Amino acid sequence: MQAEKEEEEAFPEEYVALCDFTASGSEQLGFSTGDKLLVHAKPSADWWWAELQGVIGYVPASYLRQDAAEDEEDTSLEDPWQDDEYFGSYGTLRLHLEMLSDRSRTETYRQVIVSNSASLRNKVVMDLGCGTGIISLFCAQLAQPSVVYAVEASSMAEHTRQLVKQNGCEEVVTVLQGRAEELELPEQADILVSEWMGNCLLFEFMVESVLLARDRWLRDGGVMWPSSAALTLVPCQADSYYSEKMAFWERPYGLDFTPLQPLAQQEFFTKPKFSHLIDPKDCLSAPCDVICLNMYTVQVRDLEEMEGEFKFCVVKPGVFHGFTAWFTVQFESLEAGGATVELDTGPNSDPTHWKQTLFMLDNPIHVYGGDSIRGNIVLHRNPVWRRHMTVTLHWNINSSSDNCQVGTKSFPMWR
Ligand SMILES: C[S@@+](CC[C@H](N)C(=O)[O-])C[C@H]1O[C@@H](n2cnc3c(N)ncnc32)[C@H](O)[C@@H]1O
Repeated sequence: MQAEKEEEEAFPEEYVALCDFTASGSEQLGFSTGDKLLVHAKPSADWWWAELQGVIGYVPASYLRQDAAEDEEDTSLEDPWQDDEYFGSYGTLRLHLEMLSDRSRTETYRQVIVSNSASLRNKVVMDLGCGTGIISLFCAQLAQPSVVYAVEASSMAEHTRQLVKQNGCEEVVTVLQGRAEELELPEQADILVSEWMGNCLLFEFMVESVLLARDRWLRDGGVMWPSSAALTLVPCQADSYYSEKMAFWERPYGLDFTPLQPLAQQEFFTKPKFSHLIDPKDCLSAPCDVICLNMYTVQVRDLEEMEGEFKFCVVKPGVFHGFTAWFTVQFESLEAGGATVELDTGPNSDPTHWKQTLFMLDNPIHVYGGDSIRGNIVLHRNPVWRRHMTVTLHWNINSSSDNCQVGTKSFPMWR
């Protein structure tokens, strides 16, 4: 009783909006930068129940900061890039083991180097975020660049120097330890190669570092590898995940646990599921590229909000549980008549360590062959936490039975 009373007294709390938010759906509350909101409840870590000028609705928690002077000091001490945590994790072997064990990924980079070895001769290469130096070592051993600047911000760089030496590449590969944004290169690069992709292509936003390095260190007419990238989406069934996390509560041990289902929805379906491996037969239609990046022209400011449209034609009857996303990147060939190399993280290629990302709807919908699912996807970069974003999906199902259903859902990744 006492705890309940204290909680009641704690609300409402005053918060200030850090940036504009456009409501999608009648349950959400839109606001503008600087608006003062009263938060009445925090039913989940990501979505709060708040009031603005007498109107009430759900608001994304990460867009707000507490309106209290003593709190300001605390948050401003935190790094919006979370670099200590980010580079700290790349300073240990766990992630490098995962990446190097991913043969599809690593072999694709090797293939790019091998199939362009003639064009790499005497070229200056910048390998941004070299990690253990694998791409730099491929360049030095399989082609004859004049130099490879292997740039790495984490403490792994110290080991990479040793690996370069151990493999007899120290004449060609120079390891530079530091954040690419803060380093000076002795010269402009002819080729900027990097493995920067995250879940749903953009998560972690290492791509920003690559674009800044492009603008600063790539000579006019220089080459970007990857040269382009695309995010792909498909409406899908996810029967076993749905059963495991939601249908489970229908009758465990012969008891009715359905009152826990709204909680299950919050806990399991609010954020996307990383590391999902979709079976191609669970795709309800052909996939569609929704966002395409040209790595020569995309600007850092474009990353703030990326929007793509889709129109899927359902090819078979099934249960529409959600959308699955993955990405592809392309490496243009520098050889006359050479073929573009592609790294495809989708369900029709060998699995990679990224696997796919599943976005579950709150309620499954029956769909039939010939139905159409149209809509759009918006990737909204978190205005505070620069490695995070919110993915919003709007959809509209037109079925042959004349039913039209619309829906919208936002998924924080992770803040
Ligand atoms: C996805 S890993 C790729 C590692 C390696 N290239 C490979 O293919 O195995 C990205 C690496 O880039 C580094 N990195 C990320 N942003 C960076 C930046 N701004 N400057 C320097 N290194 C960075 C990380 O520490 C990490 O080791």
